[in-house]
Amino acid sequence: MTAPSLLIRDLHLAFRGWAGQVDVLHGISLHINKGERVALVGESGSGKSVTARIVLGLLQQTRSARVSGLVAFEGRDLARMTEAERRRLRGNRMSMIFQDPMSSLNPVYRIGEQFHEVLERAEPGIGPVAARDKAAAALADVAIPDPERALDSYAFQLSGGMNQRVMIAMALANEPSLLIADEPGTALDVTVQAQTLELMRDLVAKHHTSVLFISHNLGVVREFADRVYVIYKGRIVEHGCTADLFADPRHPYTRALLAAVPRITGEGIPEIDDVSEAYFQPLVVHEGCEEPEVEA
Ligand SMILES: Nc1ncnc2c1ncn2[C@@H]1O[C@H](COP(=O)(O)OP(=O)(O)OP(=O)(O)O)[C@@H](O)[C@H]1O
Repeated sequence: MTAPSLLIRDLHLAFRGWAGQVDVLHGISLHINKGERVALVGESGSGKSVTARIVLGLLQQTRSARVSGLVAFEGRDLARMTEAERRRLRGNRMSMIFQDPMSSLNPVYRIGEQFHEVLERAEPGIGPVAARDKAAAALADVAIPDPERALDSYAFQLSGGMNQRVMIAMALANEPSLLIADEPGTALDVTVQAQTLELMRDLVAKHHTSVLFISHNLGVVREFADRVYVIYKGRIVEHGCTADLFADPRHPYTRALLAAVPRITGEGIPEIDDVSEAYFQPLVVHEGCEEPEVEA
């Protein structure tokens, strides 16, 4: 059997500061098979972004963070890799899309120059002509009408939706096997966000890219993901195939999230009351969605 693209088992994270230790992740387990789109959904502060940063190998370098548990990418334990190996994985075999393209696109370089840098990670020494051709093709793939013009532009000269497409094109340019998408398009208006997500879904399906999709928006998750993990205060509380989980949500927290859907705005999930007892309810795993065995 081939190893899952991503396997997380019993992941703990604590931050140490002058005021003591704060436990953020309390033993989360999840997996993504090759070509699967898996969502991690939960409210703000539940531990989604820190999980993404651990998968990218970024928090392991932070002095105040203590990370334990297994994170394996295509069967390889990240903790056993050197920092140089993890860096090679990032932006090459794994890549990330952020909610706000302006925070990851560099304002002082043209899109073409940034593309060249991205492509060099997979193909060191790639020349400017070859890089430009590849970049133009990648932009055409995300339906940017005039790729040559976009390559000569700065991010501020393009619309929010265009920048999001540029970021998707960059994230997929090196054909990563795992894409981490953190609330993509949240900064855009709803119609543009929907178009962007549809485009991303078509592209990852075409390339069999595995996706860890991080979101607080259940409506979007329902459209995008094959399987869903619901995270609440650093614990996975429910896990199932998307259709099963939406048809039969069993954990009180998932129910509360679903009940809140009509009130969800671009601002995220409103405060949910009366779920404190939810914290003590056991994990719900829908049929056929058990975590795989971990080989020693
Ligand atoms: N460097 C850090 N030092 C201390 N605490 C941190 C640090 N980074 C994150 N945290 C805490 O970890 C918890 C989880 O944060 P995280 O950013 O993963 O939440 P999230 O679910 O992604 O929320 P959002 O949807 O708002 O991005 C939060 O309580 C946050 O305050």
